[in-house]
Amino acid sequence: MTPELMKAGTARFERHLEREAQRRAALTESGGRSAGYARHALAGEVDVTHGRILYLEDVHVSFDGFKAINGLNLDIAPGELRCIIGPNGAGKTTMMDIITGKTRPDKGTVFFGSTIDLLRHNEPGIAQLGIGRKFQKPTVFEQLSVFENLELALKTHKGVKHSMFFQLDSAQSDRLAEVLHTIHLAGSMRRMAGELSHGQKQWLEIGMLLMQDPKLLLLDEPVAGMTDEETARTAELFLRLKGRHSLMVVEHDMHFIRAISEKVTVLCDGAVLAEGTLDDVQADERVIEVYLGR
Ligand SMILES: Nc1ncnc2c1ncn2[C@@H]1O[C@H](COP(=O)(O)OP(=O)(O)OP(=O)(O)O)[C@@H](O)[C@H]1O
Repeated sequence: MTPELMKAGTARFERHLEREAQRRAALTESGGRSAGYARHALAGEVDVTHGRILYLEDVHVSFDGFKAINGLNLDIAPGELRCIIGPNGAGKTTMMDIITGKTRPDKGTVFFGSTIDLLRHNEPGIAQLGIGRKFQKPTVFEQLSVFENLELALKTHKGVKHSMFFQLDSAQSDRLAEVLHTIHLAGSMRRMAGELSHGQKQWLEIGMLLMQDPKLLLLDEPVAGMTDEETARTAELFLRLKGRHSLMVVEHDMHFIRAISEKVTVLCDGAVLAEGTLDDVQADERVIEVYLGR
């Protein structure tokens, strides 16, 4: 797409925002799509009637005889924000690799909702089902603006092959505006992604995932390298996302975990060592021994 077409897309979007602002101003307080983002929503077509959006049972993976995942059992409720902690080599990344189809387990059950067997799907298929993953390092397109990165994420997800003349429809424009606001970048949509701070790049990448409206988001060390202020804003962001999305967050930053956590799972040697509130697991002798130190 040419720079001219991209600029035209941004200008069109800005006109849409103006029209929406006028329309909203005319609505009563309870109306309007803007009220919808924080609303608890059902997890789309994923069957969560059994109260689980993700379910792992007795999962095993070995690499050259080394048991990286060794009898892992875990489930996540719809809309839950689960924190995963554990020492280096505990199997946290490997667990995410299994959920997203990057690594095949040797044995075990991995279900998305009650009916979708993730082991029958490949990596792109799992992303299409609504499982988004954010790796530690931000991977935004530095030469594109914030707006263009978000627009591109939508196009890629929708499989738009001939993107030259792609135009956001009204619902997509609304979604993009919502996401810009959620990731604290509404005032920066014309800025090149390369000019953003590390924290803002991380938010933009989360925004790119949000454009695909994932039901489950897997986030690997999202606040690594962030300033204290960025970390606090990321905590706010995650608290806003839970409910509409289910989140699994792997982190070592205990202040951040305290700010966002309800339930914490401690992984060690490829299995769950402890699970509970942060206070529960911090008081657990086995967790102190292997992870938190004395
Ligand atoms: N492709 C692979 N081949 C061989 N060994 C691997 C492979 N992937 C992971 N491992 C090993 O499996 C174990 C679990 O690794 P994993 O990266 O999942 O741990 P982690 O909990 O994410 O650690 P960290 O906190 O350091 O990121 C480690 O001992 C690692 O060396």
